[in-house]
Amino acid sequence: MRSMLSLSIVSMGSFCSRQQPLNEVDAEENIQAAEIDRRIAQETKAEQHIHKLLLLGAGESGKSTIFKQIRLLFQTGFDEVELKSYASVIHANVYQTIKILYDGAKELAQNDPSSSKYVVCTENKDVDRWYEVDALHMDIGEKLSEIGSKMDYPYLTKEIAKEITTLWNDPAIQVHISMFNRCRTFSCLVVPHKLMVEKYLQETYSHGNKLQVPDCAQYFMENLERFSEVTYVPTKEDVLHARVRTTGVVEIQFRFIVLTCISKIVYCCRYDQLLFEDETKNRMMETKELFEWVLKQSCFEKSSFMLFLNKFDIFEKKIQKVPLNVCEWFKDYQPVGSGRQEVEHAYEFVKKKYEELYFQNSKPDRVDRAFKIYRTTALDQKLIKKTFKLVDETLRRRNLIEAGLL
Ligand SMILES: Nc1nc2c(ncn2[C@@H]2O[C@H](COP(=O)(O)OP(=O)(O)OP(=O)(O)O)[C@@H](O)[C@H]2O)c(=O)[nH]1
Ligand SMILES: [Mg+2]
Repeated sequence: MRSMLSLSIVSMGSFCSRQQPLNEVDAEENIQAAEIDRRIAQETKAEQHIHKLLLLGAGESGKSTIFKQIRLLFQTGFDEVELKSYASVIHANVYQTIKILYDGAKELAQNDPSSSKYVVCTENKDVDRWYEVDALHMDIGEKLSEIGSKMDYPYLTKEIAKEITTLWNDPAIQVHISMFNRCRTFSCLVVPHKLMVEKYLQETYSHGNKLQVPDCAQYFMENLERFSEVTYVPTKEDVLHARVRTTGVVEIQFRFIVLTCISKIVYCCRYDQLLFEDETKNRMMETKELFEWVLKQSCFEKSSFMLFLNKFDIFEKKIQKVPLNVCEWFKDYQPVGSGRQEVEHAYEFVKKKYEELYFQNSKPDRVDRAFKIYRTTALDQKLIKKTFKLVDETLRRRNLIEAGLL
């Protein structure tokens, strides 16, 4: 809003014509100045009722997905034209995903000295070379990998979708995806031998999170047939799963909230994953640093913080497979068991860490700023609706506190 105002000041200056006498110019400038003052007063008054929410977060943490949910929940949603425009994004996501998986499986095979590369897979595949992509699928893989590296992706035809499915079902890829998304259940794996399961478990810890397999890989691969229909129109769910990296700043207004999204804090379940931007950095550590940095900024000194611990759905599955203390920040974590109890215990531990961080980086006299933590799954519309209702209540409460009514 403020930037719009400064733009209008610039354009108003250009109204003055050189031929006009000076007193006329003065009078006109006075009118314009009065108009600007009136607008500033009007906007300041309006702004008092608007809460500005800045959505910050590491890459892929779910900021845009929350934005999409806001559009669906509080605005008019996506019309047919917009839905259709997502078809190419989803097709691109499919190509990018299969390329990451295929190239990753290949790299793994190459990096392992005990492997002779790409041996033809037979019925009795050597379990020590479980990670190799079946040679019969290599041609398909190379072709798809090449498509995946292009900027301009072809329409996903039935034929290509079938090839992708074939490759997806190759044991090497299946094990691979499971390694990179360890939250997946064993039931979706093609595991030909018990030894492979053991190998898989060991390898999981050493290689598991090096590649940037999208969180929605499974969803993309399971819906290929529908995506490749000639008349395919993405559904609301498809749009929520679609992935486009945001650049710059995006702003949305709903009710009395302005939500601004800047790509860089919504934590997510990435305590074992490396950053896309910097593959040597753990994503959770990056989020921690980012949060600390934001807390220290003088411009946010009076700002309240709503921390969304997003991708809770992935977190609760992952916690059953990967101990939280793989992340150096959570080294002192002690698991208590398994199942629901462990999920809650781990979640409370992470929440406490963020609370400590908040208090360590907030001046003791800053009692006027609020800090709330919410667990979210941005894909879950009901949960996001509930979360924003709670955010809404917090903001209203702050209004009353500021007005001295509470
Ligand atoms: N399973 C699961 N997937 C999610 C969740 N939130 C977002 N995603 C998926 O994660 C991917 C990345 O989400 P985005 O919303 O694009 O992430 P972003 O923070 O906007 O990322 P940048 O624009 O790169 O900064 C998308 O494919 C989403 O569908 C969640 O809570 N659970
Ligand atoms: Mg984004």
